[in-house]
Amino acid sequence: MRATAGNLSARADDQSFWVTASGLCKGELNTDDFLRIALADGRVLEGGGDRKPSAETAIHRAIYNTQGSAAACLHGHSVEAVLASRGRDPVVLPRVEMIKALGVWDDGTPTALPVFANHPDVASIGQAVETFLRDHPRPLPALIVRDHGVTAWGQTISEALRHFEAVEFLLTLLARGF
Ligand SMILES: CSCCC(=O)C(=O)COP(=O)(O)O
Ligand SMILES: [Zn+2]
Repeated sequence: MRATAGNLSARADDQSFWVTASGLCKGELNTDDFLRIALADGRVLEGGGDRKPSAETAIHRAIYNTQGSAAACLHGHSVEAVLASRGRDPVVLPRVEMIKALGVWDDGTPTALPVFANHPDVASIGQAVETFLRDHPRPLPALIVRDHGVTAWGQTISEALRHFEAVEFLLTLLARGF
């Protein structure tokens, strides 16, 4: 997670979630570098001292509010994600062995990842994500923001990381011309 890019969150058991504070080096986080956010309205409930929550909190909130089983969301930036999402909408992930890490088997399950426009008003991205996820039951557990990066989720932090890493692997194939 280079140059402070990326953000991490985990659902709490009381209609809220913890998200990283904005602008920190995500490789040097402490437990007090997380803020608890209300799912209902995005208010900060506790934590973080005088820090602000991640600039991309609205995207995490949209995921938790629509994916009842999501317990963790991970967002990162990569060269490959930026390259692979250029000129593709949606991004159709290749059906190579790694696709199984996303729970997709050789059963015709679609492998299209939605691509959202990047925008300085991240609340508007969050709204677009929420609308998409409400309209698309059983999506793949990841999405792309164009020229920006991937956000993946899972029922545990480990599962979210598996999904994130698998998507990055598959986007790397696309970026290299597969
Ligand atoms: C140099 S990264 C620009 C902001 C961003 O896209 C990101 O992922 C990190 O934002 P945060 O507010 O969560 O630190
Ligand atoms: Zn980002």
